[in-house]
Amino acid sequence: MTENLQLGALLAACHWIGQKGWSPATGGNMSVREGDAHCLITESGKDKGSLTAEDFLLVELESGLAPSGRRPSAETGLHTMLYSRYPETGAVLHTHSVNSTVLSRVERSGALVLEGYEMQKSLSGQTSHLDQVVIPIFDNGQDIPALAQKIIASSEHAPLQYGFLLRGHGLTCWGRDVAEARRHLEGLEFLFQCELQRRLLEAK
Ligand SMILES: CSCCC(=O)C(=O)COP(=O)(O)O
Ligand SMILES: [Zn+2]
Repeated sequence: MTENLQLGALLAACHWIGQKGWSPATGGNMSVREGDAHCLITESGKDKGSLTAEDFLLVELESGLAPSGRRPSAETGLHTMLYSRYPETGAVLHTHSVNSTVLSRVERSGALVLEGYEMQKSLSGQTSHLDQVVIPIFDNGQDIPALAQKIIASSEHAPLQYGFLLRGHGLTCWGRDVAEARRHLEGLEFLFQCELQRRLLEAK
C-alpha cells in the first residue's frame, strides 16, 4: 500500500484533540479516506491523544471490516457511512468534549441552531453571522448500523453538512481533508462553548 499523505496530518490532529481534552479516556475516533473503497481508522479502545501510525487500521467501506483482523473503532459504521454517501469527504473526526456532550442534552429538539456568531464563517460555505448553521442531534444508541440508518434517513430531507451531534455522546465532523475537518472541529467547539455560556447567562 502506498503511504497515505493525510495520515501524518491526522496523527497531529489526534494529538491536538487529546491536548484540548476533547477525547478523554479512550473516547473519540478519527479516520481518513484511502481511495474509493477504504479508509484508515483508529483501532478500538486506544487513547486517541497518544496514537502512533500503527494504531490506524485499513477498513473496507462496504463491509466495515479490517482485512488485518484487528478491531477497528466501534463507531466505524458512522465513518464509512459518511465516506460512502459523501464522496467529497476526506477525513472524519469524532470527539467527546464536555461542551458537545452537555449541549446535545440541554437542547431537547432534533437540532442545534447556531446564529449570530462571526465564527460560523469557520465552516466552509458560511459567509455571514446572519445565516443559520443547523447541526442535527440524533439520540445516542449502541446499535451503530441502526444509528447510521437513522442518520441516512434524516439526511434524505436535510443533507448533512460539517457535523452532527449524538445526544450525551459527542460530535462527529468532517471535511474534504484533515485540515478542513480540523477547522470545522475547532470552529464548532468554539460555537458550542459560546452557545452554552449564552444559554447559562440568559437563563439567570
Ligand atoms: C469511553 S469511549 C466509548 C466508545 C466511544 O464512544 C468512542 O468514541 C470510542 O470508541 P472506539 O471503539 O473508537 O475506541
Ligand atoms: Zn464516541
